[in-house]
Amino acid sequence: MAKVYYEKEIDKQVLQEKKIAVVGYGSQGHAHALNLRESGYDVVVGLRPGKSQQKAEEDGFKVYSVADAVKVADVVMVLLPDEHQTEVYEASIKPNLQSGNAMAFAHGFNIHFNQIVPPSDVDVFLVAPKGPGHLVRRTYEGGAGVPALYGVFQDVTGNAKQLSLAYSQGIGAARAGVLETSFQEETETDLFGEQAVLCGGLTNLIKAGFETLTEAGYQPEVAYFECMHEVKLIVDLLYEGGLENMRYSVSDTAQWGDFVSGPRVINDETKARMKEVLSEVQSGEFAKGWILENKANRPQFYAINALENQHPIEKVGKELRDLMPFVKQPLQATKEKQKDVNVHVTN
Ligand SMILES: NC(=O)C1=CN([C@@H]2O[C@H](COP(=O)(O)OP(=O)(O)OC[C@H]3O[C@@H](n4cnc5c(N)ncnc54)[C@H](OP(=O)(O)O)[C@@H]3O)[C@@H](O)[C@H]2O)C=CC1
Ligand SMILES: CC[C@](O)(C(C)=O)C(=O)O
Ligand SMILES: [Mg+2]
Ligand SMILES: [Mg+2]
Repeated sequence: MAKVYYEKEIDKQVLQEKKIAVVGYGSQGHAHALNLRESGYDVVVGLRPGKSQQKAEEDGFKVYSVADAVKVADVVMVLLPDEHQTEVYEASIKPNLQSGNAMAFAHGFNIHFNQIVPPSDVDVFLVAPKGPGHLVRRTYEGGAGVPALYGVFQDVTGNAKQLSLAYSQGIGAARAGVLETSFQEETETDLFGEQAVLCGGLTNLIKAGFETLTEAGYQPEVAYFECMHEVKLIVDLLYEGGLENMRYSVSDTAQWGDFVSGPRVINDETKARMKEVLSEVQSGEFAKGWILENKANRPQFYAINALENQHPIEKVGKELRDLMPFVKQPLQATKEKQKDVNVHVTN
C-alpha cells in the first residue's frame, strides 16, 4: 500500500517559521488561506484589485498585489486559474521570487505541460486537494479534511518534502490522508478524473437519465429527483463505506438492477472512450486545446456553457431546490451574496 501521511507524523516547524503568500482567493485560495491561518501559520494574500480582494480583506487578510505578496513571502502558493497562471507568473511572480523560496501549486498543469519553467534556485512542490475548495474549507471547519496529494518537482533547500507535508497539514488534508505523487501523475489523473468521472462523466450520466425519462413522458420533477437530487444521497453512502455500504442501504431490487443493467449502460465501449480521453490527456492534446481555447477568448467554452445552463434539468431543479431551503449549503449562499455584491458594484 502507498505511504499515507497523517497529522501526527508531520513536522510543522519547517513551515511555522515562514510567511506564506496565497495567490488567488477563489475556490481553493480562500480555503487554503483560512485553513492555514487557523492552523497557526502566517498567511498573506496576493491578488489584483476586484471582488476576491474585497472578500479576502473582509476575511481579515493583509492583501497585497501579486508582486508584493511574492516579495514578502517565503512560500508562494499559486491558486490562480490554470489558464492565467503563466501570464501572472511571468509578470509578477518570477521577477520577485528569491533564491531559496518555495513556489507551490494545487494542480500540476502548468509545470507538467511546460507552461511555467521555474528558476532553478527555488523549491517547487504540489499540494493537490482531492476535492473542491469550498469543501476543503467546509470539512476543515467541521473538524475533518479533504485528502491531498503532495509532490516535489524541485528541491533546492532539502526541505521541499517537509514543507509540502506541513502545508498539507495546515489546510486540513492530513486529517484525511496525504499521499506522495509526481506532477505528471497528479496532472494526468486529475484531468482524467474530472473529465471522465467526476464532472464530465457524472453530468452526462445525469442528463442522459433525465432526458430518457422525460422523453418517455414522465414528469420532469420526478426525473429530477430520481436522476439528480438522489445522486448526492447515494454518493454519501459510497463516500462513507464504498460500494458494499451503498448496496446495503438500497433495496435488493435496486442492487439486482445495478448488477444486470449498470454494465449495459457503462460498458466496454464506455471504457474504450475513457481510454481515448486518458490518451489525449497523456499526449498533451487536451492541454493544447484548452490553452488555444483560452488564447481565442473561449468561444466554445462560453457557447457550451450557455447551452448547458438552459438544459431543462436546470429549470426544474432550480424550482424544486427553491422549495427545499435546507439543501442550500454555504456555497449557494456565497454565490447569492456575490450576486448582490456585483449588482451593487455595477450600479
Ligand atoms: N476548484 C477546485 O476545487 C480545485 C482547483 N485546483 C487548482 O487550484 C488552482 C486554482 O483554481 P480555483 O481555486 O478553481 O480558481 P478560481 O477560479 O476559483 O479562483 C481564482 C482566483 O484567482 C484570482 N485571479 C484570477 N486572475 C488573476 C490575475 N490575473 N491576477 C490576480 N488574481 C487573479 C481570482 O480573483 P478575481 O476575483 O480578481 O478574479 C480568484 O481569486 C488551479 O490550479 C486549479 O486547477 C485543484 C484542486 C481543486
Ligand atoms: C473534480 C474537479 C477538480 O479536479 C477538483 C475539484 O478536484 C477541479 O479541477 O476543480
Ligand atoms: Mg481534482
Ligand atoms: Mg482538476
